[in-house]
Amino acid sequence: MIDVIASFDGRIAKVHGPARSGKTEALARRAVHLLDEGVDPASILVEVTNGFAAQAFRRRLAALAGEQRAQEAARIPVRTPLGACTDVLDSPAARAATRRVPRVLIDAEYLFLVEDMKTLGTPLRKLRRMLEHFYRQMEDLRPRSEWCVGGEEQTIFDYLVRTLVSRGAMVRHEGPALAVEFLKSEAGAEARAAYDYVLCDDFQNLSRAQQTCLCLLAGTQLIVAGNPNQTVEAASDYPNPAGFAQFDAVRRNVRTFTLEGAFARPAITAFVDALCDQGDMDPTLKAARALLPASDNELEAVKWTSPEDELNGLTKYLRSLVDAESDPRESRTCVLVPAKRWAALAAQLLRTRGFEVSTAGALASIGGDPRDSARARALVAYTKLALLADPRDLTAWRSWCGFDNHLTNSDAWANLAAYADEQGISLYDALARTAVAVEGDAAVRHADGPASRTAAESTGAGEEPFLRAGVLARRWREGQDFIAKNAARRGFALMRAIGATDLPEFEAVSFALVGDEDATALYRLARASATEPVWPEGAHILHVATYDALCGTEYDRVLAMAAVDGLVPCRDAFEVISTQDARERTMNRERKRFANAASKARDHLVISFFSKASLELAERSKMQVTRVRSENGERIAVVRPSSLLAEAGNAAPTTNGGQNLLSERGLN
Ligand SMILES: Nc1ncnc2c1ncn2[C@@H]1O[C@H](COP(=O)(O)OP(=O)(O)OP(=O)(O)O)[C@@H](O)[C@H]1O
Repeated sequence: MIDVIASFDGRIAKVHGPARSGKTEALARRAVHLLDEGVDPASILVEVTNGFAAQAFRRRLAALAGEQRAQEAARIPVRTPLGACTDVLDSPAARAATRRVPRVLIDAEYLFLVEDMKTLGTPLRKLRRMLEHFYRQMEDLRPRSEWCVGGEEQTIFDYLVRTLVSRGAMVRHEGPALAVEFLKSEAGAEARAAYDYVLCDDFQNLSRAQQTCLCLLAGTQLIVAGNPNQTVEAASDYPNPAGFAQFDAVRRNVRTFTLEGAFARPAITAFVDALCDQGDMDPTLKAARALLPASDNELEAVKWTSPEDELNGLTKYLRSLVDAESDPRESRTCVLVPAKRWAALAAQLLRTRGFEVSTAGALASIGGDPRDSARARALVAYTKLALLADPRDLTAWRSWCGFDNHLTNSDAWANLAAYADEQGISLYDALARTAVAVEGDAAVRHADGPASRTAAESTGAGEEPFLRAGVLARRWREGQDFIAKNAARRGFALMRAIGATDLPEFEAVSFALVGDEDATALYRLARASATEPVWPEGAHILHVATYDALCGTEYDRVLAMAAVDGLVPCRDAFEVISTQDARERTMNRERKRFANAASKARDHLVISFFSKASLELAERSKMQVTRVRSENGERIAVVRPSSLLAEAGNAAPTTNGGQNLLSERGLN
């Protein structure tokens, strides 16, 4: 079947099948088959869920292509859905038609935007709800006339768009819808069908807008692969699995390929299949047949007393497993964690056990509290770098002007925006003019470009052109001084200058650094690691990952830790204050994430949990507490193993006690 797909020469195809049935393999072989036929690699677009999946796909392509075609295979663009959409929007024609710049805000930059919106007076909860509503409508590709219909909503929406336009930025939910709008317009005629071949993996993970954009990009052939049971919110917060399930029903002449069986071990396959009988899973997408032979101990459940006991014991167990291997490849093992906190703890302990560990994507996102720059060092470094890379980057200036103020100087910034409007000048020129007005000649030397210089000179120093202009003027001058002093720095000196040398958030950047990168190149690296993290290359680096990271990849061994109710599945699946419907929706989502991640274990899957935790930790990390009792004067929460284990019924592994497991291996 996979060979038939590889040589399929029709226009549209859908490939579906259980987890590990070879869907990704089929797409990779199709791509290599096209190279064999002499197709230009640049005319093939491969779309995968996230950066990790892209990395894995490239590796697969390289292996299949062999030495002969390695260079060509490396030229095939492998993009995430958002990446593919922003590529569309980045052409001069698209920039002109949309009047938007596809510079997508990272989460930490987005927080400044929300802070600024608070000045409109809408209570934060309501504001967030409205914004989420907008984003869902955009990702669902609903016409704006249907969902933005006057009143407060309209005011907020208009403010959002106006602000983003003035900063030359975009929120990630806008990209796909804008790309679709452009591709469907006359101006976008040339960009339509820009690739002869478009091969999409895990199509169920894409939002409707992303799905539509990719369809519009295909000229000669479109193949989508996927499985609604494996939906995870890794490509979009609003995946549209129905767009995959009904892909062949809403289009004519779609050739459907159904893959059967799973290249996996029997017990793991049976476990994943059992979850496909639950909730809204599609039971017809069970593997039913494992294509790999059974191996010893392939599926285990291990119970520990407490989180500390689990961390200690599980890492010890893993050490002994790896030490027993003749040719250990630590990068073939993944420690799955439910949240950041566990990633940090696991990584720390694994390191003390002698492992080299990467937590790419699980831990190191740029964030922190901008109201206290000492607690947002990575964001400050990122902002400095963005300013060096592009001294006119208004998003970076906005962040820069907001640090160390309890309201991130939103009021001052709103006054600046009003001043810019009133004067009919850009925000950048308004900032420059403000600085000169307040600080006089000291700022003139920084005002770059004739427009701002003239503007600057025409205003007398010592005046505040608007309320709280002084604070922005000061930040502007400090920023310009920083840029002037560090503009020529490169590589490691640049890392030092922005204060990123010892930051875990810049670990991947340091790893990839050659040494002669200028600010633009370094910024590109930092941005990629913030938006599409990948694993550092290296066979001996152990991966610590969260559930959503596991797309398009596979591991020999997966250890899922802290699999207790409230963490896996998350607390919302149990929350009594929400509706039954909402709980079921969450449970359905969490089951898919869990089943998808479990299916990535080729040879060995360990599901690990504990029975109690300190009440403080349990509450802070949102475990579902069944009972509270007192032990040695401390309040202890009793917790349950993940309900998903019970759901698997007979296919779930028998639980072994952690201490028992260690003593069997002579480890305690
Ligand atoms: N025809 C085949 N022969 C041998 N091994 C295969 C074949 N097809 C796939 N495999 C192997 O089986 C494993 C699972 O394949 P693949 O990742 O393509 O499945 P998938 O359906 O895309 O899985 P997922 O849904 O988890 O992404 C991989 O290790 C792959 O190399």
